[in-house]
Amino acid sequence: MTRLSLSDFHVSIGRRHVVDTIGFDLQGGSIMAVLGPNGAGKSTFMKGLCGLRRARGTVRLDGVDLQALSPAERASLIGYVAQDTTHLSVRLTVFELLMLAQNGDRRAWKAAPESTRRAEEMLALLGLERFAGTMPSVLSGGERQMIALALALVRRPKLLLLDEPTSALDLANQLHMLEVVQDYTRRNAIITIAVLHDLNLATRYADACLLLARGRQVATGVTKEILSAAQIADLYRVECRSIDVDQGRFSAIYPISVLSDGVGHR
Ligand SMILES: Nc1ncnc2c1ncn2[C@@H]1O[C@H](COP(=O)(O)OP(=O)(O)OP(=O)(O)O)[C@@H](O)[C@H]1O
Repeated sequence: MTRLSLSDFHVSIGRRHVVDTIGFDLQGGSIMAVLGPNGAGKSTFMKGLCGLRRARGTVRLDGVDLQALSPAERASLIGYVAQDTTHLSVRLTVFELLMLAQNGDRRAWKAAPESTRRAEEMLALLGLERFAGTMPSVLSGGERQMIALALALVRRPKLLLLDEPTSALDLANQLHMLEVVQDYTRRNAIITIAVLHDLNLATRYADACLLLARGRQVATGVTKEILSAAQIADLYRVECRSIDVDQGRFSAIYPISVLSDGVGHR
C-alpha cells in the first residue's frame, strides 16, 4: 500500500520561507484536505511537493525520497492539478491531450498500445466523452477543471495533488468530481491531497486535514477530530456552528460572523 511521509518540510519562494516545518504520514486510499486562510501557503505547499517550488526536508513516497528524483521521475509518480487551467489553452483536442499526457516522454513514434483505451476510460469515468474532439480553450472554466483532473489521472499517479479542484464547478459537478476522486483514491490505494476552501466538502470527503496559517502547520489529523467549530473559528477568525446532517452521517459547518479580530488581522 502507498505511504507518504513528510517531515520538517519547508518551501521557499526566492529567499522567503513561505511554508515551514510541515510533517505528517498518510496511508494509501486516503484523502487529505489542506485548509487555511488566503495567503496561508496552501498552493506553495502543493507546488513544493510536486517540485515546482524549492523545498527542503524529507518527503518519502513508498520509501522513495521525492526530493532526490529527477523532474521526469517525480512526474511519473505525481499528478498535479493547478488552480489555474490556462496551460490547457493549446491547439490540441481533449483526446489528443490525454494521449500526449501518457506518451509525451516516450522516444518511440508510436503511442503505447493501451493508451487509447486508458484515454477512453478516463473520459467515461468523468463523464467527459462529449468533449473528446474539442479543444479545452473553447470550454468553460468548470469543464476545463474536469479535463485537468482527467489529464492527471490518466498517468496513474501514486500521489494526486489538487489545488482548489472544485472552485469553478457547479454543485452537481463538485459532488461528482469528489465522488470520482474518492472512489479512484480508495480503489487504487493512492494518496490524494486537495486544497479546499469549502469546509463542508472537506468534512464530507477528506479522511484527514492539514490546517495552515501563515505558512505554519496549525493542526493535522483525522477530519472528524480536527474540524470542530472552535478550530475553524480559530483558523479563519469566523464564528461557526457545527451541525449534524442526515442523522449524523455528515457534519456541516455553518458560518455565523467574522470575529472582531478577523479579516485584515490574520
Ligand atoms: N510568485 C510569488 N512570488 C512571491 N510571493 C509569492 C508568490 N506566490 C505566492 N507568494 C506569497 O506566498 C504566500 C502564500 O501564497 P499561496 O498562494 O501559497 O497562498 P494560498 O494559501 O494558496 O492562498 P489562496 O487561498 O489565496 O489561494 C503569500 O504571502 C503570497 O503573497
